[in-house]
Amino acid sequence: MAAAFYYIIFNPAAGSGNAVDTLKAVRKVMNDRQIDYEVRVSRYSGHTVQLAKQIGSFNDHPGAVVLVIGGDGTLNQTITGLKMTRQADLAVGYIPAGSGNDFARGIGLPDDPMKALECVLSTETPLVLDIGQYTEQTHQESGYFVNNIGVGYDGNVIARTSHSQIKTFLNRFHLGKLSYFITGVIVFFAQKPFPVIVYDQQGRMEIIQDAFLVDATNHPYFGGGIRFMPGAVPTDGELDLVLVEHPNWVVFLFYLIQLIRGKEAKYDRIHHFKGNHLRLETTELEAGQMDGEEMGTRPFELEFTVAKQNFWFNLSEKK
Ligand SMILES: Nc1ncnc2c1ncn2[C@@H]1O[C@H](COP(=O)(O)OP(=O)(O)OP(=O)(O)O)[C@@H](O)[C@H]1O
Repeated sequence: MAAAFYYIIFNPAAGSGNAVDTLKAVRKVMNDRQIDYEVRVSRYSGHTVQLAKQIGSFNDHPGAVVLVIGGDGTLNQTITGLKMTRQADLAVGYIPAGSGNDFARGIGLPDDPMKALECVLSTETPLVLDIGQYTEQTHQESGYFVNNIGVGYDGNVIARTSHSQIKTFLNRFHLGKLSYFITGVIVFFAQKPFPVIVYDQQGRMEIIQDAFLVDATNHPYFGGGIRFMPGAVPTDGELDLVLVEHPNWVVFLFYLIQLIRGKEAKYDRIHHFKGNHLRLETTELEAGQMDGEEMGTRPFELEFTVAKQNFWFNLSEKK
């Protein structure tokens, strides 16, 4: 049965402001088709969690769907907010309007907002997909992620870009993504190796002394379109944990370029763990990121499990 009502959660800051045009186009289609909806606008960073909590606490429309228009961070915050409420099973539709849009890419939802909208509007039953669930002991945090949680290189890229004046400047020209690339190159050469302890599904411990990055991921994509972990599938009930050792620059650069070009590439300083219960610890201060949002700097003690999420899009309706 088609959704009876849509709560649209909209982040005007997503995609360096480009999401505004997406909302206009979505509203036009929904008005033309006389679909019932209301728009809730995220007014500040982190507001989306509150909006989703309000919807999950007070929704009284049977068959309602929460439709997110924004980037991966907005989707993350919406799910996080909903999961705190009595209606945690409300289905979530998604129109990618961010700068990276790795979740859409990772599950095969079209990047084109209007095509994604058709996938949402043609849905009759929820699609259940894996998302990651984590607890972090050092700061006593817990939550969910749709793409990945990373510590090390990617954490530092997100931290530096979020506070960089280059990003503020480039955002004026809707070129926010370029700022990640520039910081990515700078941090690439600045990232120091750090020790990581990983516990696999069976609780076996592996110590890697000179990590460059370590990421728990729900699907293959990372960093706005890099197919980093081809074997990660958001339907297998497992997460993939990837650890890259501090690299030999020349070989690693070649490997990265191949990945960015969408080619299959092998690199022998990568460790791969898979399971529905994984743990990692860093003994030194490192930066972390979750779905492209800063987690801050700390020694991390992360535990990962898999949760299920009701989504509202029909992935066979892509054309
Ligand atoms: N009104 C607002 N003003 C400024 N920032 C906001 C506002 N509402 C939400 N935010 C913040 O915007 C940030 C970016 O959101 P989001 O990740 O959805 O977009 P993006 O970074 O362009 O996309 P992606 O993660 O796919 O690259 C989030 O940290 C969110 O908390």
